[in-house]
Amino acid sequence: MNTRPQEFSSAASALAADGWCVLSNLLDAAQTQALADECRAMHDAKLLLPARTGAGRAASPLRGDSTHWFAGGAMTAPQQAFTDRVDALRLALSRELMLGLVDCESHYAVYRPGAGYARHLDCLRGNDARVVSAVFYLNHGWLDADGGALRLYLADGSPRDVYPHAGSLVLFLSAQFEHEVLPATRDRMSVACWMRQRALVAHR
Ligand SMILES: O=C(O)CCC(=O)C(=O)O
Ligand SMILES: [Fe+2]
Repeated sequence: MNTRPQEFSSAASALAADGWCVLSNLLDAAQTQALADECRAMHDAKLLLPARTGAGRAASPLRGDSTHWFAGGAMTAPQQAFTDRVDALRLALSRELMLGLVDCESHYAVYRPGAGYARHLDCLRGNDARVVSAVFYLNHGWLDADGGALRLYLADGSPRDVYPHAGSLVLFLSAQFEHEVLPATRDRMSVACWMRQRALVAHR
């Protein structure tokens, strides 16, 4: 069952109060599985490329994932289903929190065993477009012992770990939360997404 509007409202309240929250049921189980199957197949077909960071777009020692950006106008059915739901959520958050979120950008990410992403902020240098970070996880049967937590650092410096269970969506304010991805013992798949405002410098 897809998330109902009141769940979007509770997500908005949680974001306003705490700056982050976890939402379940953005998509139903079949839609989540379709994304997981497609991500796995594209990864096996070597269509995901080593991720880059920073203005120089150099291959980064900070992160070990491979990614594939969803392309507007050329999305597959699973990607379109995800994008439609995330857009509905973006509009609800934008309205309730008066954020002026004009669009989203999303990519698949696969972290192989042992790969992580060092502590960072999602705002790109010189660009304040990213307002809300959203990560939707695609991993069935994930156990805490598999590792791979997203570790968020709260304002007081204390960590909060979110495990990448299939169907969970974590939301947090991009400019406020440093975070890292801890290495896992199995492949870790997700769709990472950023809800954006109009920025002074426009580049991704
Ligand atoms: O996969 C995650 O839990 C977070 C990924 C992340 O921090 C990023 O892509 O910027
Ligand atoms: Fe991040």
